[in-house]
Amino acid sequence: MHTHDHDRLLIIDFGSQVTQLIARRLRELNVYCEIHPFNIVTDAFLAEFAPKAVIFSGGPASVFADGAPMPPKGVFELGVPILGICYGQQVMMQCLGGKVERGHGTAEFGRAFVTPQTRRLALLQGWFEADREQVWMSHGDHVSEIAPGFEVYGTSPNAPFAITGDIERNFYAVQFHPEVHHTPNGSKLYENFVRLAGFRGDWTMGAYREEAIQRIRDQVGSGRVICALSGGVDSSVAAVLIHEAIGDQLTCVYVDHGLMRKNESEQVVGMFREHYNLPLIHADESDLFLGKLDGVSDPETKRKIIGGLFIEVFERHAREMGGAEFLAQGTLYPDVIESVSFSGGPSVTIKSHHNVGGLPERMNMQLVEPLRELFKDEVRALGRELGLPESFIGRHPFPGPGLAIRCPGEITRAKLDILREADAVYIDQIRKHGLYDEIWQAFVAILPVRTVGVMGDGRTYDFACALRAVTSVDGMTADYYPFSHEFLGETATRIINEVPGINRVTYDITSKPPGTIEWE
Ligand SMILES: Nc1ncnc2c1ncn2[C@@H]1O[C@H](COP(=O)(O)OP(=O)(O)OP(=O)(O)O)[C@@H](O)[C@H]1O
Ligand SMILES: O=c1[nH]c(=O)c2[nH+]cn([C@@H]3O[C@H](COP(=O)(O)O)[C@@H](O)[C@H]3O)c2[nH]1
Ligand SMILES: NC(=O)CC[C@H](N)C(=O)O
Ligand SMILES: [Mg+2]
Repeated sequence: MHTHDHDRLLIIDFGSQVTQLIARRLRELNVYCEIHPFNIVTDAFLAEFAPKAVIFSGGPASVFADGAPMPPKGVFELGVPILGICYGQQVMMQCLGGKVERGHGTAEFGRAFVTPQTRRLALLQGWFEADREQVWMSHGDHVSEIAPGFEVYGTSPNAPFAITGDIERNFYAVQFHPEVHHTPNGSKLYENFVRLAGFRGDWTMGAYREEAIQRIRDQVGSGRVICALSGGVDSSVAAVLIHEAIGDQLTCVYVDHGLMRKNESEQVVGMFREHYNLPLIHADESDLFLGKLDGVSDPETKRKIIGGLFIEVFERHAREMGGAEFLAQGTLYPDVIESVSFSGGPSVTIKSHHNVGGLPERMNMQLVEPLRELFKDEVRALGRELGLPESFIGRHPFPGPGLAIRCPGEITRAKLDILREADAVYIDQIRKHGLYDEIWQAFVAILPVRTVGVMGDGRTYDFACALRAVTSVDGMTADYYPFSHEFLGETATRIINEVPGINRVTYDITSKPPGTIEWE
């Protein structure tokens, strides 16, 4: 379980779509927390985890349905503060002797307003400065009778017990979701809760860095570690942290598959060799990858070929350097969270996102994953703490298969060259207009169509390209970025003027879902 002795908060997941946001809000308050699904949280688990406070998430079930998810009974005997949210409120009331019902006029979806009762609650410090507070609701059932010991501190039109609390036991339960953006004062509520629970706010990146370094040393001893380094935020931060811990026992392998962006290899390899003096193998494998991809147009086949070659290349270089006992990976907390799934079956594979996942088994190595407790923005904070240049920390995510999936259909070297140039102009435009940090990801895709144009009174017959730019919090959903027409016009003109091979520029305004961020 946990590997350090910070104050710990346990979030019991009942399957809400927004459970991860609870963790985000708490981490922002320098509180260490973990999410675990209700079905693995037993009394024994609680004893080992020893939380200083517990939060019950929302969830899609109804507490009065057969087999409704329940917390372990012992959680109420721990003597620590508990906060229940939505389903979490309902299940807390049911367990402690209250009642939950579904009936006419008990649903609320979306924005609602809570008005206070006359009694004051420390949990609500800073709330109700106006006479009502905006919250976000998403429930069909509601508490119809509160459990003994509880009082009501706020009501909304369809939730008479929107805010309830038992001050004696420090149990609180709310019907709305304070973790979402649409509850503007929601963070305040979490802040009050962790203050009441006595958290010291001891989860800082400075402390994390020291502890992570010690843990890496303890795990690795005098062994050798190799790390696949893409120059992306995750693998870069992992590499620098591990290098700080064990120095030259770490070797990084950067694979140039011929599908990187303009000047990317020079930038990544240069930065790591110059600033960190870190043992780094620059594997130029573009002939191998592009050769095997020749004539391939199916997106999943491309991914499989690239994934297989990554492993092959990596194994070869590892053998050449005499092998290693450990493999470092930039696994993050969202990859680790085992969330409750109510879908009841295997979900559909939209895309098989590649990582070097097949490696540890094939090469019989142990994993070193120093970022597995962190969210992406915490990884960035750690990168800053480690002194990585801002130009690396702020980089947009870049997929493992690189430009292969931004070149729908068959890949040719000529198309890749055009794509690299167009992408460089586009990103330059975005930076010049100061928009880079507002955007989650931006890139050009070169389309497998040629169109007719007229330039300098002559006919052209060149490729069309699509610009893509999206905002997102986690890549799971996304909106297209609302550039001004002026920006788009100027960018199209520059690309057509500066990039031979392209004579038409379009802007992709599809959100995700129904689209995806990449074109393949
Ligand atoms: N060109 C590459 N050379 C070596 N390793 C790579 C390369 N591309 C991807 N990888 C490995 O695959 C992992 C997954 O890639 P992914 O793009 O998800 O993460 P990242 O590149 O570290 O960060 P980011 O999400 O910011 O791009 C990387 O962490 C890295 O270990
Ligand atoms: O390492 C990766 N290997 C892949 O095969 C892959 N496909 C998409 N992505 C990245 O994942 C995020 C979501 O992308 P999609 O909306 O296109 O699925 C976006 O950030 C994409 O860039 C990949 N990353
Ligand atoms: N968002 C939730 O937690 C919903 C709880 C419960 N299923 C309801 O509809 O009231
Ligand atoms: Mg990447």
